[in-house]
Amino acid sequence: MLPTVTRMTVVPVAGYDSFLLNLSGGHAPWFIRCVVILEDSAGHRGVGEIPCSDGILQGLDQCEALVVGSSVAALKGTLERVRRRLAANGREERGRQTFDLRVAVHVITAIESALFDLMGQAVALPVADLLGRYGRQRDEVEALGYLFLLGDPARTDLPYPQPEAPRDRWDEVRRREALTPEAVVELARAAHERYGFRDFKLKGGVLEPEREADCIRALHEAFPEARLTLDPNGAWSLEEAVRVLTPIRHMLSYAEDPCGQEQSWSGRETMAEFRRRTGLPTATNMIATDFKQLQYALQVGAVDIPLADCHFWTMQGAVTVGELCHEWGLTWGSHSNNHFDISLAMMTHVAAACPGEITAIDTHWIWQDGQRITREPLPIRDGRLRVPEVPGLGVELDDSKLEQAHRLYRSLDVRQRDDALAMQYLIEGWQFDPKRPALVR
Ligand SMILES: O=C([O-])C(=O)C[C@H](O)[C@@H](O)C(=O)[O-]
Ligand SMILES: [Mg+2]
Repeated sequence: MLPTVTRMTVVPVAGYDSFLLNLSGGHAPWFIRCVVILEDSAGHRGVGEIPCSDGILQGLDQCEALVVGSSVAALKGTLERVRRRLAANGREERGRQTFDLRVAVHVITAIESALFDLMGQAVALPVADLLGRYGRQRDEVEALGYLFLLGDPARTDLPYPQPEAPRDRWDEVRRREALTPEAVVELARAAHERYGFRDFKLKGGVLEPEREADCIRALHEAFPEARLTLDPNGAWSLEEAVRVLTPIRHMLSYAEDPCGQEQSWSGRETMAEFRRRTGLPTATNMIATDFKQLQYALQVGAVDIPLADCHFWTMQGAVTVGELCHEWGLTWGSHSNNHFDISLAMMTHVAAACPGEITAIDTHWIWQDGQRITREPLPIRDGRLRVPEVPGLGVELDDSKLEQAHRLYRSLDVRQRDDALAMQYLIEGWQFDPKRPALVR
């Protein structure tokens, strides 16, 4: 008989972050996450990590009684009860920020990850081998170098991390201002030296669109072989997106959310039009974030690459998207937010279970690297993550690091990601506008 879940613990945690700029504003010096730990009657611990908010903490609380006492073998039934319980809270919206504001999908994923971790340990198989119709499809997962324009921390009195005893160039450049093509190339070179990335993504929606295109030109010159993409999170109008990206079309492997909702046009419609007019493949983590939206996105021809981040698609949902992509001639990819090393393992297992050609996955880990909560985070070498061969997720919690991250969370009084806060130091009275790049005011 397989074990039963004996205990569920929810640990909100925080870590430090650089002054990363995006359409939502500038990252605060910290980011918050939520770790779910399930213990079972065999003495195993299973873990999951998701974004943190008051809503998510309440959602997890509502589900505890459905999880504790359940059989690990019955994980699908447990997740279905969790889904129904959360659905009773009512309809949720992703919102127009760069990050997803829904609660239920995240809560389900945290519990799902911890249950799959326990299941893997019970049957002595890695999670990747248990996911989807086919199980493990690869032993290594390609990751891209996720670059950001950076604000100057010295213009704030906020506790942004300083490059103390830098190990290499990456430790230096990731903590200071980067607003020019030269600075972006420096970031790419330093990240390449440490992690060996072959592909890069630049987060846009910050400067005038033409200036961001110049950053891509500089990256292309420095890394002519790299697959490049630029992601303004739908900030640009359709006309702007076509005008700015057409001349650099040959440098991009795809365009990520180049435009979005605009006047009476939906984001799926403008993206479809963009794709027809430029011939560029499109990727999204904004306009196809559930199966219904994906269906309509495909009907109008808006998307080639759904970025199915397991944190808001669920792990099984993200793999289902990967299977559909394989059958329907699309390409699967994954979005990310700031995260610790449990999420890095979750995303790696999910990507490993998606069949066919997939594109390099996003990860923010390079901005967090050095702040682990597991004993041995999966390393990124030669641009790749090795998929664990050991049972479960293949990560072991480091209790003292977890406690440290929890103490930081408790000291902050931050209940939800807020990128407007740090922007006040750059532009007084700054407010989020989904159609205006963050520094264009
Ligand atoms: O691909 C994306 O849209 C993201 O990674 C969304 C994130 O919220 C990103 O904008 C960030 O971390 O600021
Ligand atoms: Mg994106």
